[in-house]
Amino acid sequence: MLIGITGTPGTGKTAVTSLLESRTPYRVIHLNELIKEEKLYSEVDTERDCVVADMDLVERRVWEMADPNNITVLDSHLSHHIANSAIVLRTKPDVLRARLQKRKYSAEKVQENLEAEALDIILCEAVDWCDNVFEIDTTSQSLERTFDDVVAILEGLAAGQEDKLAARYRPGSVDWSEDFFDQA
Ligand SMILES: Nc1ncnc2c1ncn2[C@@H]1O[C@H](COP(=O)(O)OP(=O)(O)OP(=O)(O)O)[C@@H](O)[C@H]1O
Repeated sequence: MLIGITGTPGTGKTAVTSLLESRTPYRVIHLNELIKEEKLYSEVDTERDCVVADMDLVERRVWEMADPNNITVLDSHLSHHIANSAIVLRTKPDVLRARLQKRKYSAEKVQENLEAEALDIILCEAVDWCDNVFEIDTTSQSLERTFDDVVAILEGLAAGQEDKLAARYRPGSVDWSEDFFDQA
């Protein structure tokens, strides 16, 4: 079973999946690293300093690497295009701004990501692509708490408790668009 941990850059996908890697038996694939290491892309976008992934190649490689006997977790803002279930990490734009500015992103790149978060872009894509979508608001909780939430979802999915999880982690629980665009 493939489960994607997705979300806007800076929402905590890598931080949480690194904890999963060190503390749980789940296999974790960091897709963005894999795409670069194995050149699973069709284009290099020099203007935006990124690559355009070849999703057919990526998907084929993921299935080769997946654990046949247990959940495999995909870390990437692209993971919901491959996995059937996705956990979308959310962060209020004000808090996300501070995290992205620490990375020395350009003002334009920060703004682009904040707008994507305020407009629920990744969440909407995940709802379009996946059968099961769960949302975790990381804004005012610790990384440890986010880790516990992710583990609860993985265990619930393994036990076939989708309905119980849907009640607790229902997508659409946050809406930052008004606050964000009023300030702009
Ligand atoms: N509750 C929380 N949940 C997850 N991350 C948190 C939380 N609170 C603070 N953080 C911090 O936010 C940062 C998120 O960065 P991280 O690289 O994990 O994001 P990302 O979503 O993987 O970004 P990218 O898509 O660019 O790889 C980390 O430094 C993490 O420790």
